[in-house]
Amino acid sequence: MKHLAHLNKYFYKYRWRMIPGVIFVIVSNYFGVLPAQVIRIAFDLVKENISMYRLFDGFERQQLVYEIFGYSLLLFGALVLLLSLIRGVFLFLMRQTIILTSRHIEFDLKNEIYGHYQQLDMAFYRRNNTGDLMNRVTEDVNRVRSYLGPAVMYSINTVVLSIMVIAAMISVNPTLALYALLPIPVLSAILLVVNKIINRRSERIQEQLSTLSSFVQETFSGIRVIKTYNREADKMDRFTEESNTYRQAALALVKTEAIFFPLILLLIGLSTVITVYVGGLEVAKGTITSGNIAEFIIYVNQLTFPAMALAWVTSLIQRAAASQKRINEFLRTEPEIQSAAEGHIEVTGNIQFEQVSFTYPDTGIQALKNVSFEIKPGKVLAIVGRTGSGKSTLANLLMRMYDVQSGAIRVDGRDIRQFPLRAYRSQIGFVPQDVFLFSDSIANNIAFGLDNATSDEVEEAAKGAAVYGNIAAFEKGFETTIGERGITLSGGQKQRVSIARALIKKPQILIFDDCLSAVDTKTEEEILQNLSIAMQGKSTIFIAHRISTIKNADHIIVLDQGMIIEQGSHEELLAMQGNYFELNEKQLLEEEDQVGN
Ligand SMILES: Nc1ncnc2c1ncn2[C@@H]1O[C@H](COP(=O)(O)OP(=O)(O)OP(=O)(O)O)[C@@H](O)[C@H]1O
Repeated sequence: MKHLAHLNKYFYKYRWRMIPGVIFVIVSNYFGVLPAQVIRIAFDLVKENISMYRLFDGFERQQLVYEIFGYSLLLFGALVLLLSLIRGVFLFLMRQTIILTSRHIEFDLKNEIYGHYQQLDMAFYRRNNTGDLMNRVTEDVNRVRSYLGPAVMYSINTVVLSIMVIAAMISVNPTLALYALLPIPVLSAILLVVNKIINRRSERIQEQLSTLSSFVQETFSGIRVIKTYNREADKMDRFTEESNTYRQAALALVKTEAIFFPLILLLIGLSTVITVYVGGLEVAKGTITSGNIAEFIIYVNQLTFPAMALAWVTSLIQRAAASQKRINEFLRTEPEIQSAAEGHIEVTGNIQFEQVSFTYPDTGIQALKNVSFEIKPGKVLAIVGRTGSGKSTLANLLMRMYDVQSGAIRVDGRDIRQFPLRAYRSQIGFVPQDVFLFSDSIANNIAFGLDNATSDEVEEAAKGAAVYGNIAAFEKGFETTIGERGITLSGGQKQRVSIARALIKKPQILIFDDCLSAVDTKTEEEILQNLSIAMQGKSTIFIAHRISTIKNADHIIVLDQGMIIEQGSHEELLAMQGNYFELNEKQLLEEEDQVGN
C-alpha cells in the first residue's frame, strides 16, 4: 500500500473533483436504501387494507376502500421509481467526478513517467528492455488507474452502503439483522479466496500474453532473417506452443470464474431463506411486521454488492500497488548524467581528453585506458582501430552519454560536466554508427534536431551530405515517407540522411562514427568533398575503418584495446611503419583485389 502513496499528490491536486465525488457516493447510497423502507410501508399497507377490504364485504364502501388502496399503491410505486431515479442521477454524478478524475490522473501519471524516462541516461536504457519500459507506462498505469477510479469509488460505496444498510437493519430488529447477516462474512471470505485464485490465473494469462507478443514482435522484426534461413516452420511451432500455454491459462481462469457467480447466488439465497424463516418467527411474536421481512430481503440483496466489491476492490488495490511499485522503481531512478544549471552556451570547439579511462558499468569491460589528446578549434581528428577498440566509446563520452570514471574531457578548457547538458549537446552534431530514422518524411528526419527548419536549410544539409540527388529523384522528394509506412532507403542513403541531420544544426563540433561504411569509395569521396565545406571552422572527429576516409585529417590516432598506440598525420603514421602502415597496406591490397576482380 505504501507504494500507492505516490499518488496522493494527485488526489490532492484533484481534491475539488474528488470531494464532491465522495458526497455523491453518500447521497446516492442514501437514495438506494430508502426504497426498502417505502416498500415496507407499502407492504404493511397492503396487509392492513386487505383486512379492511374484507371488513367491508357486501358494503358499498368496499369499492371506495379498493380505490384508495389502489391509488396509494400507485403512489408508493411512483415514489420508489422517483427515489431510484434520484439515485441514478447521483450515481451518474459520482462516476462523472471520480472516474473522470482517475482519467485525469492517468494522463498526468503517464506524462510524469514518460518525462522521467527521457531524463534517464543510456546506462539505464541498456539495463532495461523496451518491452518493460513500455509496459510500465501502459499496462501498469492502467492498473493504477483501476485503483484511482473504480477501487476508490467502490471502496467508499461499499463502506457507506454497508453502514447504512446494517444500521437500518439493526434499527428494525437486531435479532433478525444478526441472522440475516450471518452468511455475509462467509460469503466475503469465500470470495476473497476465489478472487485470489482468479488473480493468480489472470496474472499468468497476462504474463503469457506478453511473452506471446514479444515473440511475435521479434519474429516480424527479424522476418528477413527467418525467411533467409527457412525457419518459418520452426517459428510456427514455437508460436503454437506459446499460444497453447496461453489457451491453457485462459481455460483455467474460465473454470474458476464459472463457480464465482453461482456461489454468490447460493449464499444470498441462504441469507434470504434465513431472513424469511427468522423473520416469520419474529412476526409471529409480534416484534416486527411482515413488511419488515420484505424490507430485509431487499437489504440482504443490497449487501451482495459490498460483499463482492470487497473481494474485487482488494485485488484491484493489490495489483495497483504492485504496478505502482514497478513505476516508482523507475521514477526514483536518478539519471547518472546530471546537468549543471540550465543556460545557453557557445563553444569554439577546443576538445581535450585528459587521461580518460572508462569501464562500462554493466559489463565491466574497460573500453578506454588513459586516453589523452587534443583537438584545436576547426581541426579534424580521425580515429582508427580494430572493432571493439573503444572508438564509439570515445564519441559516447564526448556526447556525455556516459561520464568518464577517471580523467576529464574538456571543451574550451571547461570540464564538460560543468556545462548545462542540453545546451552542450546542442553544440554537437553526432552521426551514430547505427542509423536511426523515424517513420516520418525525409524532411522531418533531417530537420529533427531543430524546432523550426526551412526547406532551404533542409536542402542545404542534404546537399552537404551528398544525398540531395537521391532524395530529389523520389516522386515526393523531401516529403517522401520513410520507415514502416513508407519506402526503405538503402544503407548508404540512410547514413547520408543521418549526416544531413547532424549538419543542419550547424554545430561547432561534429562527430562522425563510422558513418560512411555503407557507401562505396566513389560516393565516399563525393561526401567527403561536400563535408569539407560543412566542416570548415568546426572541430571534427572522424571515426572510420577505411584509411581512405581519414587520410586528410589533421591528426590521426590509432586505438587498440582502449589505448592510443600510434598518432600523427597520415604521412607520419605511414613513416612509422607500424599498425597504421599495416592497415593501410592491407586495405590497398583489398582494393587492388576488388579492381582486379
Ligand atoms: N553499452 C555498452 N555496454 C557495455 N559494453 C559496451 C557497450 N558498448 C561497447 N561496449 C564494449 O566496449 C568495448 C569498446 O566498444 P566500442 O563500441 O567503443 O568499440 P569500437 O571501436 O567503436 O568498435 P566498432 O568499430 O566495432 O564499432 C567493446 O569491448 C564493447 O563490447
